[in-house]
Amino acid sequence: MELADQLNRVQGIVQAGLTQVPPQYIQPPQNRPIRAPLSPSITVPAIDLFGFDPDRRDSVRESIGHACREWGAFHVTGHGIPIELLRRVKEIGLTFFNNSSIAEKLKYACEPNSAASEGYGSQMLERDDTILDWRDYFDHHTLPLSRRNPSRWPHSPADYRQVIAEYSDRMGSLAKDILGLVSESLGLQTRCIEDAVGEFYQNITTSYYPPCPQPELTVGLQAHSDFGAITLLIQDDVGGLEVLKDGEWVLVQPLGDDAIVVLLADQTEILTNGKYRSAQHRAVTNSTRARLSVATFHDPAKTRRVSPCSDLIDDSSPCMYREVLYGDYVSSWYTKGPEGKRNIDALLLQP
Ligand SMILES: O=C(O)CCC(=O)C(=O)O
Ligand SMILES: [Fe+2]
Repeated sequence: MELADQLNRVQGIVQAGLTQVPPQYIQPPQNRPIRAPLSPSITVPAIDLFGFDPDRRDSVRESIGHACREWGAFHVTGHGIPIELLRRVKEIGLTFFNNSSIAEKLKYACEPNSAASEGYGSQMLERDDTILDWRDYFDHHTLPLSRRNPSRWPHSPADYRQVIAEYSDRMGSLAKDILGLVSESLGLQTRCIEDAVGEFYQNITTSYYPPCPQPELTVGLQAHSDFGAITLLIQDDVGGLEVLKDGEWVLVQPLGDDAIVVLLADQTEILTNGKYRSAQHRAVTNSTRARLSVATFHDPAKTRRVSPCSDLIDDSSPCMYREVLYGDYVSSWYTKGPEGKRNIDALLLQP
C-alpha cells in the first residue's frame, strides 16, 4: 500500500504518528469548536415511546411535538429495538475499524470524488478544495432491497452482514412509526409524512472519529442538517455529537445503549412547512478516545418532488418553501457543501 493511500484516511494519519493535524483539516477560526462550559440544564429531550402503547399515545405525541418544535432532535427509548442488536451494530463497526489494517479496509473503498458511494471513505463532498472532516466512515446502501448488496459490506466478523440487514429492517419500520407520531403531533393523518416521502431510500453510515492531536482546530463532522426526512442515530459513550439550539452548540449526551437519537432532516422541515425545523448538528473530536456512531438515514427517491403539506398552509400560515425535486436537492448539497443549513434556506420563499 502506498503511504498516500494510508494518509487518505484519518485513521491512517493517526497511525502514521503525526502529532500535528495536516493543514487540510484545520478549520477557519469561526468553525473551530469552542469547548464552552456546558450548561447542564440544557439537554436534548428524552422520550419514552412505551412500545407505542395506544393508551400512552396522547402523551407521547405531545412530547414528540414539543421536542420537534423546540429542538428537531431528541432521544427515544421504549422503541422496541432489542438492546443486543443496538450493541452489536456498534461492535461490528468497531471491529471493522479496529481489527483490520487500512490496506484491508481499502478493499471496500468507496469511489473517490463521487457523492455518497457505498463503502469505506473519509471525504464527504465531491469537491477537493474543502476543509476535511476528522472522520472515516463506512456507508451501506440498505433500502429499498434492490439497492442492498451485502457482498460489498465487510466479511468479518461473520455476522456483520446479517446484523446490518436486520438493523436496516428494524430502523426502517421505527422511522415510519416515529414519522407517524410526528404527523399526528401536527394534527395530520398518521401516514401523511410517510406517504409524502414515499418508499424509503435508506443508508446506514458508521462513522469512526480517531483521536485527534489538536481537537481545538478540527471538527469530526462539519455543521450540517441531514438532507433526507429522518435520521436515527446511535453512539458510543464517548460523546461528540452536538446540536445547535438557539444559537448555541449543545452536546447530545450519550444516554446508554438503548437510546436512539432522532434527528429531523430537511425534507421533514419542508413537508411540515417549517413548523418543525431540521436539526443542525456537528461532531467534535477529542484527543484521547476514538468515537463511533451509526446513523441511519431515511430519504425520498431522487425522483420525488417535495413541497409543504397542503393541510399546513392557509392564510395565517402561507407556503414557506418552494417545491424541490429531491435528486436536485441532494446534488446541490454535495456540490455546494452543507455550511449549516444553507441548502434548505435557499428554498425559503420569504428568506
Ligand atoms: O457522528 C455523529 O454523531 C453524527 C453523524 C452525522 O451527523 C451524519 O453522519 O450525518
Ligand atoms: Fe448528520
